[in-house]
Amino acid sequence: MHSGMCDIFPNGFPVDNSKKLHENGVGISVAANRARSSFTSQMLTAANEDEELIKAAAFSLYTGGSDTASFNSTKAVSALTMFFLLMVLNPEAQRKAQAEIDKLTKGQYLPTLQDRSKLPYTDAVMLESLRWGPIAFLHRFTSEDIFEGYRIPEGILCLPNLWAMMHDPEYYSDPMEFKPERFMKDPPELDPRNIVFGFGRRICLGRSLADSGVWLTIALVLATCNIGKGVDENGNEVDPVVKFTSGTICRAEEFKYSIKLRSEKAVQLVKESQLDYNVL
Ligand code: HEM
Repeated sequence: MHSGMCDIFPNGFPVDNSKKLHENGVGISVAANRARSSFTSQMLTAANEDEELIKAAAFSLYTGGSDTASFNSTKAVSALTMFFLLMVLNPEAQRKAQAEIDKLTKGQYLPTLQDRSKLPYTDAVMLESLRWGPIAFLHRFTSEDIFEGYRIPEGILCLPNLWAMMHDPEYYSDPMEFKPERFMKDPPELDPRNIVFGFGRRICLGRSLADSGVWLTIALVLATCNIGKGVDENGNEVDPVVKFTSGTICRAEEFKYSIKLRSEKAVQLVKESQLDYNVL
């Protein structure tokens, strides 16, 4: 039965439209916290496991998912914030993804991860959000290397210019434009997930979770909400500020936006999905 449920979230996927955007690391937070507690209890009951190792692995999962000040979750929250900004800026792409979702669900159920392959444009919106606004600029070297005459010591954290890679006209046509269609061509343009999660042995450990969690959050938000421009004190619509923080994690600076539930049915579906924040 379709009710917004999936394997990771047996009680339904949490979407809280009443929360402020920057407070709302919901998807990744809940996924990672559920994964962490299930992982920890399963590992602790298994025989012959090193308790310190289990604690360290659980810590990694936790910091990867909590929506407090954690480094990894900041990445996932930043990715979602970027998506909201891009939806304010690109209403046509938003409507197109919503039309695709509505065609599949007829507005009668919330999309699930099982629907992902049937929603290629929604998928392309997520890929284009990751490409247009890459958010994590870091790479850890696992061994010493020489690059163009420069020695890079083992263990060093470098800041690769992912923005330049993701806007390279050799790989992306009209790279400054937000064009999900670039991933629906045959052949599609380069999949940004090959780059934005890092490289080599220290590649992002949470990339599968982030990929599923970010996609599902995007699909659920588009299925139920309209994202638009915010208003000023006189009630006039204002264009969002398009500025980004700098550093290893890049995040859109505060911008005005509006989020409205799309219909009474959407309200009902969100309520029925039995949102459960007690897991946090
Ligand atoms: C869209 C969301 C995310 C992006 C773009 C992202 C990106 C990255 C990048 C670029 C790195 C550095 C890789 C390198 O050194 O080359 C990294 C490392 C890491 N990420 Fe993510 N990440 C995301 C979400 C997550 C989530 C949700 C988790 C956990 C649940 C997570 C866990 C980790 C961990 C544990 C590392 C360190 C891996 C190591 O040093 O061996 N990440 N991530």
